[in-house]
Amino acid sequence: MAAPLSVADALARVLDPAAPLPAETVPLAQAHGRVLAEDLAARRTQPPDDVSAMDGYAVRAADVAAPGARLRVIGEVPAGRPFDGTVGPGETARIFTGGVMPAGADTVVVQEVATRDGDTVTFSAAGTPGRHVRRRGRDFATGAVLLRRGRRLTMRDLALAAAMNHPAVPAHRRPRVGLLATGDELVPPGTEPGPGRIVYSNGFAIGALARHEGADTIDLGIVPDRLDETVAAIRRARAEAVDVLVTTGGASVGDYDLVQTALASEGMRLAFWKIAMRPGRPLMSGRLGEVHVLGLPGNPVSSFVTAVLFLVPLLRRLQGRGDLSIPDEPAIAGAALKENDERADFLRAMLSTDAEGRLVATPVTDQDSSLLAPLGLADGLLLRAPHAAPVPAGGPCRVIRLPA
Ligand SMILES: Nc1nc2c(c(=O)[nH]1)N[C@H]1C(S)=C(S)[C@@H](COP(=O)(O)OP(=O)(O)OC[C@H]3O[C@@H](n4cnc5c(N)ncnc54)[C@H](O)[C@@H]3O)O[C@H]1N2
Ligand code: MOO
Repeated sequence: MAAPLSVADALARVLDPAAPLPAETVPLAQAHGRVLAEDLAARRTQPPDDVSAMDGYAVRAADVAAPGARLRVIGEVPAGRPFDGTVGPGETARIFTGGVMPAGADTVVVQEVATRDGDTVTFSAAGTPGRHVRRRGRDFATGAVLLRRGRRLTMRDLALAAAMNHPAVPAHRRPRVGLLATGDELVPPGTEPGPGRIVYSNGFAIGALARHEGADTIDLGIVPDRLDETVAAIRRARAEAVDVLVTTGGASVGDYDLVQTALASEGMRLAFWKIAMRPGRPLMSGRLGEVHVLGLPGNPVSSFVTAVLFLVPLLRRLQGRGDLSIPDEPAIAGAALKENDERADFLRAMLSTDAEGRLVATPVTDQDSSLLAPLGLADGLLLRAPHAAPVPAGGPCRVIRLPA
């Protein structure tokens, strides 16, 4: 039998056919979290002139070289209303924060050291040349590319884009993710499950993860383990024009695991089924026309972990991001780790900081892939490569932080 597919090879097969979705123009107020489809250059210089950083007096530095200088006030410069006169020797203009420095003046003296008497002002302290003046272009100059394509816009980026004079930005369309749960046993939360039935849970975490990653989600509901109903739900997904169809459950080898059969009957080209990881071995992926299909295992932990490792990079690629995977980082094992077998293991772990400030990852005690209570305690995944050697408590390991 061929060796099972590695996580890296499987991820490459998910990502290879995925290209960024087309760009659209998004008003800034809606652009938080959207990914830029083009570089953004400043359309103006900021500040557009030399301006005062303080409320005070615009002076010529030479006039205030020593304490006690007394100058004649020839005008006033509030922000947004430049003064068209020139400050000559022995003269000053009253100026406010953001006011444009008048011609002739090169320094601002703060009003706290000024005593005003009609048209004259006396300064109890000397001024330093250039003090309290923000130079033209100190923030940025016209043409400067400050935000690059592929960047997911932060709230701070929105303020920057606005200051650059962009009312809207070109961003890749948000992926539409259809979520389909399968299983006769599933009932929605809040209902009384009958005998042998359980409450549908995993879609809530996966949907939130997809939206956190910038996607719109479409709930395709829960279908029983029947081929006709599964096929009907797949058709609904296509009618909804989803970019990604995420199924949960029915991915394994049981008599009622019909998802792959249903997808194949609708024309899915299978990329892979089953990979060398734990949890999540029965992961399946393929393409149904333009739709990227991820068939996640039903166990709630398996579905969430595979969504973090495969759905997140797919959604990032579809939005044009360059940083596809949640990065892993070094940590200290909070407990001894035994030698690993041939499957990459993603242990649910609690993260903490030790006395030396190092990140510590302690695996939860019960790693069974059905358990949501330990998953709730875990805020990281401790990565174990295939055949990794044992690590004593306190030894090095690598972790990825789970999104909140
Ligand atoms: N003979 C074998 N049996 C199994 C294998 C195998 O290789 N050979 N793989 C096991 C592994 S590993 C996993 S993971 C599961 C995955 O199976 P399925 O994807 O077919 O999932 P189901 O059987 O439908 O469900 C598994 C488990 O999860 C519960 N479930 C399903 N959907 C949800 C949901 N939306 N919310 C909450 N819980 C859900 C379901 O009730 C089952 O208990 O297969 C193993 N078996
Ligand atoms: O791969 Mo399954 O997810 O180990 O339980």
